[in-house]
Amino acid sequence: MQSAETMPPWVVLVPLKPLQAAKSRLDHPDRGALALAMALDTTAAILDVDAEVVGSVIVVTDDPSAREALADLAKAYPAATSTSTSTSVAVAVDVDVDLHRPGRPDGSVRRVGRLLVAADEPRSGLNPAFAHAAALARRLHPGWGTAALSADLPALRPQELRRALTVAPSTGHAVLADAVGTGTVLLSAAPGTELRPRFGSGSFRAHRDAGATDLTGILRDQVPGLRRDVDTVSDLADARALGLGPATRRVLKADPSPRSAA
Ligand SMILES: Nc1nc2c(ncn2[C@@H]2O[C@H](COP(=O)(O)OP(=O)(O)OP(=O)(O)O)[C@@H](O)[C@H]2O)c(=O)[nH]1
Ligand SMILES: C=C(OP(=O)(O)O)C(=O)O
Repeated sequence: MQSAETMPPWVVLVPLKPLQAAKSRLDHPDRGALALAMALDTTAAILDVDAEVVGSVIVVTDDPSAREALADLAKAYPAATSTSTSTSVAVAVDVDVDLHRPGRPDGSVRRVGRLLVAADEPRSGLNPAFAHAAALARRLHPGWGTAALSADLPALRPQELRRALTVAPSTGHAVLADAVGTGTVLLSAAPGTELRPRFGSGSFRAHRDAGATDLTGILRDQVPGLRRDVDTVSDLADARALGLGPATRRVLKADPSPRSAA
């Protein structure tokens, strides 16, 4: 393991489905609003990690309202201004950058400070979306590692992600299991390593079997918000017990339905 001082920063990758299709297992009248709120809280917690550790965040989504809300959120976070070459991510303004290259369907990428919102390419599901984001990350920051996260971590605390990225190995892959122990909440690929995402049912085992170092034992109880992904109303109640981020809290407060007891 390298110390945070000697490791280059990470690019954190966050995928988000179009909101009308997202969180189909969440039996709640405000499903779409919750999917967006959880994504905003997840992204805010990631951006709250210092730029020496999280140099850049790429959210992959085609959802227009999510793209807008994420860009607005990122305006509250100044770009890194470090003069060190490893963290020279200083793009202080909201710009649309054309990263399209012939033969590379990157689509439009909007950058606001440390956040990039990328189009969902090639529109064939979660793992291809992650692979697309990882390819973009490698082109923009060739010497940095990549870390894949989900957008449904509304109780994530920045210090938990910082801790996880600090113990992630400086070579190869690492995986962290979700609270249940079967899914993946974090997959890291060290600088120069392809991400090779295997998200989906039983992904923790798939990632481990593919050679990823298991961080679950090392981190165990230190990162409860990072491990608490929310798919169901019961998961939401567990996340609420840990402490939800402000956007998710706002949606639940606004909902008069008795099912919002979560
Ligand atoms: N960009 C993108 N993100 C995806 C895609 N499929 C899933 N995701 C995101 O990946 C993360 C985990 O996804 P899932 O648990 O499969 O989907 P979900 O919408 O969260 O929940 P379910 O509909 O209940 O499966 C969430 O952040 C999703 O929004 C996809 O095809 N493209
Ligand atoms: C896609 C995954 O998560 P979930 O279906 O639990 O959201 C996963 O853990 O690989």
